[in-house]
Amino acid sequence: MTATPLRVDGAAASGTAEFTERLRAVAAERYHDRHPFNLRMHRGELAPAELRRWIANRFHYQRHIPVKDALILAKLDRPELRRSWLRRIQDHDGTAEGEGGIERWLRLGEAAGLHRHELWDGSRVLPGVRLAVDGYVNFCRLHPALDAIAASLTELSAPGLMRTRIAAFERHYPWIDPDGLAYFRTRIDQGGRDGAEALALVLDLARTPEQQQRALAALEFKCEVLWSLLDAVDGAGAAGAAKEGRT
Ligand SMILES: O=C(O)c1cc(C(=O)O)c2c(n1)C(=O)C(=O)c1cc(C(=O)O)[nH]c1-2
Repeated sequence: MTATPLRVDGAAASGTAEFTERLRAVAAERYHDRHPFNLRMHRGELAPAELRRWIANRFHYQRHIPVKDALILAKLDRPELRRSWLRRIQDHDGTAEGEGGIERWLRLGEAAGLHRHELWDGSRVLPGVRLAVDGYVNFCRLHPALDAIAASLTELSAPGLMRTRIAAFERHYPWIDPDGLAYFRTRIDQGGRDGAEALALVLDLARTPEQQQRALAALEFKCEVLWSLLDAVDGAGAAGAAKEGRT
């Protein structure tokens, strides 16, 4: 399949302010910060086994983010666009062994008592999480660049959630070494920058009402991916915790 070339010429699309409002509204109102599992996490109600389950399953999402970003990268036909998107892959993979977001997530796991091989081997990944992550990667593989970039706009809401999460972990889950929270601290700035860059690109690419509708639908789909992931983690419930042999 040939990627549709991107056209970024700086001219304003029609109804930009209203379109921006609508994107921000979807990213805010359908975001997973409202999911019952996240609400329980923030209130300090998760048992250690539930928090470990979330960390192990979210690792499955994290390790696929650079894969989906590589698929997006291949759709970008201009050096400046590829340069900026390549930085996302480097943020997650690092530029040397022992660096980057994936490494920081592994350290989060260790701070919570999970060995890194338990994250890499995928043995704790729930079927619904596997499907949600596959859905996101394949969406970015098969759809045009506009849709795939618009799907990343959930990051407009991510920095606020990172702040809430850091505060909740420090307050309610002191058994997790605070050094393990470095992933979330780093994502406040990275997520803010990535969200702003992706928004500028989407505004530039979505010129027609049809394209704007596609972008909004892509963002809604992504909200559903994040929501489904948490549904699966939440649904594993107390029975799952017993099976995992940890409470
Ligand atoms: O912990 C979270 O709640 C959360 C949410 C999101 C998001 O909104 O998609 C991302 C991340 N974290 C994240 O760490 C991350 O690297 C990331 C990349 C992307 C993306 O779609 O390109 N979303 C997110």
